[in-house]
Amino acid sequence: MKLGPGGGGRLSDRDRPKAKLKDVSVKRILTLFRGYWGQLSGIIGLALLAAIVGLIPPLVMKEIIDKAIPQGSMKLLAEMAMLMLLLPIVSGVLGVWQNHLNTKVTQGVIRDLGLTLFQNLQRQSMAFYTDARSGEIVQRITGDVQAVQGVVTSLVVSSITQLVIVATTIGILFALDWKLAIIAVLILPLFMMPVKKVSKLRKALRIQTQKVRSDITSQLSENFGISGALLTRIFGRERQQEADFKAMNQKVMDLELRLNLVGRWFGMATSTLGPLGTAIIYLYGGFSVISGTMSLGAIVAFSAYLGRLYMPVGTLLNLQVEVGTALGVFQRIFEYQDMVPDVMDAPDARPLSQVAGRVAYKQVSFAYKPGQYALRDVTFEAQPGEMIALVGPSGAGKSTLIGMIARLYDPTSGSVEVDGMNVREARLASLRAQIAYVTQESFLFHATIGDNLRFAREDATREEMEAACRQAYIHDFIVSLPEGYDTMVGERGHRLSGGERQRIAIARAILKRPRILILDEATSHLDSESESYVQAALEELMQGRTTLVIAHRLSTVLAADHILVIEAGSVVERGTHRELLALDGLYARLYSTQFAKTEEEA
Ligand SMILES: Nc1ncnc2c1ncn2[C@@H]1O[C@H](COP(=O)(O)OP(=O)(O)OP(=O)(O)O)[C@@H](O)[C@H]1O
Repeated sequence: MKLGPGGGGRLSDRDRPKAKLKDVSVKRILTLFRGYWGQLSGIIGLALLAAIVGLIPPLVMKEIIDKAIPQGSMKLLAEMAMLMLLLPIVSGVLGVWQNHLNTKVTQGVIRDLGLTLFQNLQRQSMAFYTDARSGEIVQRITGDVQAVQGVVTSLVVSSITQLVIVATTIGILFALDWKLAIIAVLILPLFMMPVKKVSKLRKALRIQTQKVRSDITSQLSENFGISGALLTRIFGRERQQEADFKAMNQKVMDLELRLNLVGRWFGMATSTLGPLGTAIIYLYGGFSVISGTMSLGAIVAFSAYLGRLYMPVGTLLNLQVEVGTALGVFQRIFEYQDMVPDVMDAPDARPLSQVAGRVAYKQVSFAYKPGQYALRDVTFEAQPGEMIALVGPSGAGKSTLIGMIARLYDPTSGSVEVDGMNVREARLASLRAQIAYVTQESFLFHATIGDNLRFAREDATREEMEAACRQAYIHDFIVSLPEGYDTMVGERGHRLSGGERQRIAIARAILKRPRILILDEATSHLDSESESYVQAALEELMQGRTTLVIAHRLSTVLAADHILVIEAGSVVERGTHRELLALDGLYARLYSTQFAKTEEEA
């Protein structure tokens, strides 16, 4: 049997093959342009054309000074003036076209990048989500991707355009006067000296800024999520949260100021080098004109070309610094892109078709952290349609245990089987299609009730939805709402009561028509009417389905075919309610403290 990553005795969480924040090469960034080479060629072609057109005006000036004026030719003068007027129009049109192509490529790359991050996040196991802050994820997939947008644009357009301009200008400078051209080019290395240092400093600052931005997004999503907002008000922590928010924003401001200042100093340094070159050229060129080895028109044209040389070189160097700075953000993006999920389809995974629902745990052990076992050697079997109730003290490992059927986590050792097939050999999607999971805190999306129900099955008809809701004893309530199934449930479903939310979640599970059901009974006490509705809905849901339930109610343990008593990750007792009471062990104690109480309340 081949196992996917996370298989074969792997520990599930901290040692999972997380991509490290490692150095990113420009080559890797360029791979993002795969699929855009055709459009990039178009951009290069247009840049070449624009560069050639841009080379003409100084030559026109030379013609005017050296020929038209001395010869007194009005015709040549008029022709040259007309050319001077037309050339910028041609350049402008080429520029618009190039810009359009460039935006297309940039936005395409950004769209693709966001999508690959999204897809990889969807593949991650629950271990990733219990570790990560949701704000951090949001920041990377939106903020970071947006932050590199400018760089992608410059990387494509500026680098190509400026390189073409520099190359053609150097060529024409050599054609005009090779000695002057050598002087002009020799100054270039001076521009390049500080680039590496500045890039490195700005990259470090950029990484810090994006990190603080992630913290801000995380704080916002926690503070203004329903549960966080409630907690803040109850504990009166508004001022503290405001202070934290202010401090983080101040930090971003300070970092951005430093980033900008470093960039500006560098920009200033490169802009002073241009005039230096021009001064030297005028000195030497002027001397050549005086000594009669060069025409006046040639030196005017030459100095005009110098601007065309130094400006793009400055832009290219600034671009290099910008790309260097953005490498920090790319590192964060690629870190998410490279994450290998610890639960995924094995290469030879097979689809699990309609199952009877036999579930077997065979010597299952699991550790979230190396050496710290949350489950040890758990073995049991549930026949199709049976109900297994799990009871045990808080932190005993019940949630960990039930999460393994749907491969929310993979066992560190041992195996979980459905109808005799190790769940690791089954295709994840086909496995999960057989299972429904109703948790204590039923989560609903901020959408209509209908949309939330269709989350279980996109193609569910109105009749099927209504039938599921009738079975879950919630249909009458839904139709009593002014907008019925089109009612928005509010963030996390908070516009509904706990019991209503739960019954919608149960209807959603019914709609999925699972063979296997995982239930975590709510400990929170609903009022008795609501509770009895939820109980009745659950009974409907469990009908004929293999059920693993974390039990908190007496009615559940009484109805269970087997009860597993879990303590510190091990099954310490097993049997029916009567058998376990007779043992007079942990179950008997739990019964008197927990289940007997629910009986009194009922
Ligand atoms: N993501 C996690 N990372 C590390 N340890 C975890 C994680 N989730 C749970 N644990 C630990 O594993 C043990 C078992 O937790 P589990 O949630 O399975 O217990 P439980 O029996 O369901 O508890 P409760 O009834 O209180 O929900 C606990 O000691 C818990 O602290």
